[in-house]
Amino acid sequence: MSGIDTELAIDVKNVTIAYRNTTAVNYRIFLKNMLKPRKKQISAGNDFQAVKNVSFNVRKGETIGIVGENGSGKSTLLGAVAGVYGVDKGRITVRSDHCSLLSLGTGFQSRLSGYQNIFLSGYAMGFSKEEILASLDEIIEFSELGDFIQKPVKTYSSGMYSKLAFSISSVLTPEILLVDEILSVGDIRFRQKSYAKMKQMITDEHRSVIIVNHSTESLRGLCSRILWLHQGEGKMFGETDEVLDAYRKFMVG
Ligand SMILES: Nc1ncnc2c1ncn2[C@@H]1O[C@H](COP(=O)(O)OP(=O)(O)OP(=O)(O)O)[C@@H](O)[C@H]1O
Repeated sequence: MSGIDTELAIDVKNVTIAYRNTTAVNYRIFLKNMLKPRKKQISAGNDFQAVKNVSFNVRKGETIGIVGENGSGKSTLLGAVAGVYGVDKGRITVRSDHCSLLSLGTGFQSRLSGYQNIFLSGYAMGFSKEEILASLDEIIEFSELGDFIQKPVKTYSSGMYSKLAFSISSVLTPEILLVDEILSVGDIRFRQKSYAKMKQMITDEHRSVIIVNHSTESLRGLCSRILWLHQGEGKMFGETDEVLDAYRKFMVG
C-alpha cells in the first residue's frame, strides 16, 4: 500500500472503533503519540462498535464538518483523530506537528489553574514554552476570564471552560484543529466572537479543521465538505449543501 496523498492533512481509512477494547490513554503517552500515524490493527470482536468502517479525509487548508444524531459516533471519531483513542480496525494518518482537540470533556487538568492549563495545552499542541509565553497575554485577554485565570479549572462553569479552551487554540493556531461542539457553548457575545475568530482561522490556507456541531447553519458557513455519521456508519461524505440538505430532510422531514 502506498503512503498518504501529500495534499491530505488527515486521512481516515475504514476505521472501526469499539468501546471496551478502546481505552483512553495516559495523558503523557497521549502527548508523545498524538502526532504519530496510528496503525493498530486488531479485531473489534463483540464489543460495542461506536464507529464502523468509516473513511473520510481532510485536505490541507480545508474545513470539514461532522454531523449525525446523538450517539452516532462523532466525538469518538474526533477523539481517535486526536490520538485520545486507538482504533480497532483501519488507519488514521495525521500530517502535522501542531494538532489540537477543542472539546469540553478533554484536555484540562481540573486541579490546575487556567494559567497552568494554558501551558499544558500549548505543550500538547506541540508549541514551545517561548511560543506559549509570546501568546500568553492575548490568550488571557481573549478568554475574558479575568482573575479566574489563576483559579483551578474545576471551579469554572462549562462556559468559562470552553472560553479558555477556545482562546488557547485560536491564539496558538495549530495547523490542525479539531473542534467538538464548542461553538455552541458560552454566552451569546462570546459565541459571536468565537464564530468570527473561527472563520478567520479557517480562511488560513495552511490550517485544516474538523468541526463537530449540531448547528447545520454554522457548518454551512464554515465547511467545504461534510461527513454524516449514522449509527456509527458513514452515511454520506461530500459537498456541504448536498449532505446538509439530505441530513436535515432525514432528521426533520
Ligand atoms: N466511554 C464509553 N463507553 C462505552 N460506550 C460509549 C462511551 N462513549 C460513548 N459511547 C457510546 O458510543 C456511541 C457514540 O458516542 P459518541 O459520543 O461518539 O456520539 P456523538 O455522535 O458524539 O453523540 P452526541 O451528539 O450526543 O455528542 C454512543 O452509543 C455512546 O453511547
